[in-house]
Order: sequence, then C-alpha cells, then structure tokens
Amino acid sequence: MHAIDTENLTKRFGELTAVDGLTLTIAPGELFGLVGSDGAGKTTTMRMLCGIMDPTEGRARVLGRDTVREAEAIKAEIGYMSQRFGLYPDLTVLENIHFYADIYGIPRRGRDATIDRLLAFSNLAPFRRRQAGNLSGGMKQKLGLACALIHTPRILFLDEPTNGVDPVSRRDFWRILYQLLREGVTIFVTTAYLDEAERCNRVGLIHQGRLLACDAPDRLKGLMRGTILEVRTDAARQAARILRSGLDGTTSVGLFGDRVHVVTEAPDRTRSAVEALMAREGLPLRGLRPIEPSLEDVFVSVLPARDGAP
Ligand SMILES: Nc1ncnc2c1ncn2[C@@H]1O[C@H](COP(=O)(O)OP(=O)(O)OP(=O)(O)O)[C@@H](O)[C@H]1O
Repeated sequence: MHAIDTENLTKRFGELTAVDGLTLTIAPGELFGLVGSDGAGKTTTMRMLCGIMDPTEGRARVLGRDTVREAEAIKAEIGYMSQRFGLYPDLTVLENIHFYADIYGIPRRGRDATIDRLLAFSNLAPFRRRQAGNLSGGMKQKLGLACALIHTPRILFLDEPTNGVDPVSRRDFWRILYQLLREGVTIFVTTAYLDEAERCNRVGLIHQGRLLACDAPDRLKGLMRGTILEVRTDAARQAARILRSGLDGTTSVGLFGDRVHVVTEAPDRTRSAVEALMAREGLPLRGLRPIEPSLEDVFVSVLPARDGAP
C-alpha cells in the first residue's frame, strides 16, 4: 500500500486553479518534499491530503483511505503542522504538549513517557516550563513538531516548517526529521528552500498548481541537458541582461544571486561568446567555469520561459 497516492487531484477557487491535476504516489518511509514558490499550491495540496479541504476534482488516498470519505480516520493517523500551527503563547512548553495530547485523547496515564521522549529528541527538555511565547522561532517550530507527534502518527505533514527559521535551527530541525524517518515515519514536507529539497528522498516541483517534475534530487539533476557555465562578475543583473540578449537562442541564462548561470549544449563556443560580450560591455569577468547543476538550476530549466527569467 502507498502511504499517499493521488490521481488528478485538483482544487479550484472560482477562476483560479490552485492545484491542477496532481498525480503522485509516495511510498511508506519516504521523505517527500513538495517545492515551489509562494502561491504555487503547496498548502492547498497538503490541506486536501490531510482531509481538511475537499478536492474539486480527482481524488487522494492517505494510508489507503479516501481523503473525503474517511477524513476523520486519516486525521487520527497523521500529524499535521500547518504554517500557523496553534501554539498557546501563555502556556508553557509542557502545557502546550498536554493540550494536544488531550485533543488526541491520549490517556493521562502513560502519557509522560511519550512526552519525555518528545522533549528529549526536540532538545526542549530544559525549556519545559518556559512559556511558548518566549521561545525562539526555531524552538517554537520544534514545539509545534512535538505537538504534531504526540499521537505517534504514521505520516507527518509539515507545511513550510522552517520558514523564517535561522540556518542553525533549520539544520537541527532536519536532524529531527531524519530521526523520525529512521523510526519509519513517512514525511511529506513543503518548502520554498531548494537546499532543503536536496535533503529529501524525492522532490516534486510545483508551479501554478502543476507538478512540473518529480524524482530523486540527483535524478532530477541528471535530467538537465547541457553544461552549466557559472559567470562571476560584480554586476550580475546587468550581465544576465546582456548575455540573455547577446547569446544565441540555444542557451538559457538565469540569475542566481550574485552569479549568472548559462546553460549551453556547446560550452566552448558559449564560453568565447560570454567572454566577448562581457569585454564589449566593459563588465569585469571574475570567473567562468562549468559547474554541477543544483536543484535550483533544474527548477529554472523546467519553469515556463517567461516565469524563469528573473
Ligand atoms: N481559500 C482560498 N480561497 C481562494 N484562493 C485561495 C485559497 N487558498 C489558497 N488560494 C490561492 O490558491 C493559490 C495557491 O495557494 P497555496 O496557499 O496553496 O500556495 P503555497 O504554495 O502554499 O504558497 P504559500 O507558501 O504562499 O502558502 C494562491 O494563488 C492562493 O492565493
């Protein structure tokens, strides 16, 4: 049995198609990342999978159960941490966890062992008596995770769990996710961070509700045709504009922070053309070398051309 499977899963809000014909299977024990920018349809997908929102068309099954007809049974078996996960700022760490334990009907007797374990592995044990409102952003997310795990779910749904969290706490958070994975929990996580997507077993790239690509990160990178030349310069934005208009149509040019990536099937020829264009425009070339593709390169390469241009 699949942990999750969807068929043509679609959600429309009036004229807007937020999720557009999503067909996907996720195996038990997988760490699956749904990646996309703001408004791509990640939250809507997750809400449908958790049985909180009905699809307009298509269907989804979680642990073999239909998300519309068997939504209540699904909710008992999954953990869901939404973007605005409801922590009570006036309650302590421990009280928040007890609150969720009550909601899930976990008997008081025997609950302490589970809570101790959750506190230990989220590194929150020293802060058990601190009010949630006084925790750092990273700690709040870990507390949210602990609360979502109180009923020992088989699948964990996490909606952009590390959004706005500092890099060290993000790394901590992912360490906890790997531990859960080793315990056999299936994890479905959404993120806008492509470096986080690299940590997943499999990644789905979603844009305007459509799944553009779905595979293991390395296999997705293997799909990239051509060579990527990384151009380093002091004026990346200007360079990207010049290269985009000056290089021939067989290349694609993308801006990646302070670097420009040029994808080409003819690296030697393109290299000379880049050097000539940069020299003609008087832009200093600080470096020009072939690099391995990142998931970001893959994402940009599968985006419709107009959206891909920064
Ligand atoms: N209840 C709703 N009513 C109308 N439109 C909605 C509703 N929920 C989401 N949308 C729209 O559907 C699209 C997808 O939204 P969704 O929240 O799923 O995206 P997302 O990828 O999770 O992005 P974000 O990270 O910003 O939440 C957006 O255009 C959003 O405005």
